[in-house]
Amino acid sequence: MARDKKDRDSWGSLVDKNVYDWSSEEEETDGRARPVQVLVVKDDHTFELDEAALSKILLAEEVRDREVVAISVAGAFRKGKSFLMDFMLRYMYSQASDKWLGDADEPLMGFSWRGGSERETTGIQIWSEVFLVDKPDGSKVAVLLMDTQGTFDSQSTLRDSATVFALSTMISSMQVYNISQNVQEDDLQHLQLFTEYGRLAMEETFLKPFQSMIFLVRDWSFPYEFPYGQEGGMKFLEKRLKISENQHEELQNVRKHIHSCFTNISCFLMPHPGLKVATNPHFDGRLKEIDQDFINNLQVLVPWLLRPKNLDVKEINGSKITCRGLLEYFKATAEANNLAAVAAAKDLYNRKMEEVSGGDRPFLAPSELQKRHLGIREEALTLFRSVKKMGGEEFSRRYLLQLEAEIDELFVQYIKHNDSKNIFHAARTPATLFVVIFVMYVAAGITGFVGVDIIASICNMVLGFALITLCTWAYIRYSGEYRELGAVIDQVAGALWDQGSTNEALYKLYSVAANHRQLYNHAFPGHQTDQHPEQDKKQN
Ligand SMILES: Nc1nc2c(ncn2[C@@H]2O[C@H](COP(=O)(O)OP(=O)(O)OP(=O)(O)O)[C@@H](O)[C@H]2O)c(=O)[nH]1
Ligand SMILES: [Mg+2]
Repeated sequence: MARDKKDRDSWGSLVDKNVYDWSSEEEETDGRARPVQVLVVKDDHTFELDEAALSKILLAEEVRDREVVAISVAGAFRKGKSFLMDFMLRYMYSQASDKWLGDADEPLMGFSWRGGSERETTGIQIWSEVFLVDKPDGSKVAVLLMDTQGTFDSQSTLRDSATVFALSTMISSMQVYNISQNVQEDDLQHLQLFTEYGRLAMEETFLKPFQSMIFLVRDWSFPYEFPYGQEGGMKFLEKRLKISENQHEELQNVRKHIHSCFTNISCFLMPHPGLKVATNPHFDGRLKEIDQDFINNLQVLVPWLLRPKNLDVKEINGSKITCRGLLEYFKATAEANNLAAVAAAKDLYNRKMEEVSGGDRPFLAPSELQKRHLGIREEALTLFRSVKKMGGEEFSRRYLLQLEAEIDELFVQYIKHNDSKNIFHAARTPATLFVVIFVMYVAAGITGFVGVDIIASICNMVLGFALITLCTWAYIRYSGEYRELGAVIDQVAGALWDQGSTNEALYKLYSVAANHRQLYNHAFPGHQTDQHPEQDKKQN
């Protein structure tokens, strides 16, 4: 805004500029308020929250503990958002005056706007001055004005557009949805898409997630059907957002979604500002070059949006928040965005691994499973990296590490699941026990025949024990009870099965016994086993 400090002071109700410590030298020398880029868009389509710049605005002494009203304008690019925002600034700077619109010859300044077909605003910009306004109920609130990057410019992906729109909707208490000429079905669909994206990033809440949504229709050309202004707008919007039984389900869903997202929905129909505004490359915003119809309606629209009694304080989950709270919320939103990206990446990993070795897939060779895991893991990590996240690289590294750890944990589960599908794995225990029974039976027969009765009896005892074990194992597998005991039997049988050398088998048996000492103690509380230091050492 190209006004000097003396002017602003005379209007009062402003925050003193000197409290800011602007890093920009230009700013320090001329001391003027200006738009500050708080969400920066980078060339690689990533976003970064400029926490320092945001903190300077929101933590200024006069405003940090004031309840905050955040007003944002969003919508397609090149549709006069920044232009409108500058009129809002004029109003905020001259609240006491009826002549807030200023001189007919005064160029329009503030948020940068211009003619032409290429985009102008990028990311999210906030006006460096936070306005203090007295509400009729005696409270003083801080008003924050936010200008946003237009959606669907040729340099942004759909996700970029959605991120900026969603974030500005989440942060603001009043979102002005700037659309051109009419409310088309695709305008509603985009609103649904962008707010859904925002809802994902927010915690589940039973309250409607967002506050006020104002459909601002520019260049409205049918005043004979619905007159310019708010009343005509409301009637028009009512008709557009009406849900009826015979509507297609898709149309109904969009409307239900929009109703469920916002506490207040309203609409304002604006006339065309005239050809000079729309087509003259030298037009600099002077009122005298703007159609009177447009000016008249501007004089209704801006006070209607910004009149102290109409300023809604930003609420999160039903409680009003201060500038300080809004700063935290901004940061938390960046975090939620990272969490959503972690969830999406994990989801992808799970889905693809299910295809490879899910419940209905056959057993896969462990080496092949490992290979597929590595490929899918990389895919999931790439997805996480490619999702636009606020908070910057350093901030999301924490979430990347968390994602890696969670994926590795999931992989262990997939290995176990895959192993359990190996038919030989499942048959190992009964087969081992059968072999033991058979060997003991033959040994008992031979030793009994040659008259070594003592050995024959021992063999019979082992045979009996193996038989009982087999029956117990079968019962456990059938009933699903005493599963820990089942695991011990499986491990003992596994150790016998796996024996490459007798020593190894014995050692495995030994470690199984050591591992399950606890189970034994639990089953026979009266017989505590001695704690052999050597045993403990091996166990560890
Ligand atoms: N037709 C028409 N043009 C307008 C209106 N308001 C402003 N303009 C013109 O639209 C052009 C773009 O204005 P900006 O305010 O820079 O548009 P923006 O939506 O902020 O554009 P991006 O920042 O690129 O998203 C300028 O030439 C304005 O003069 C309007 O109500 N109708
Ligand atoms: Mg703009």
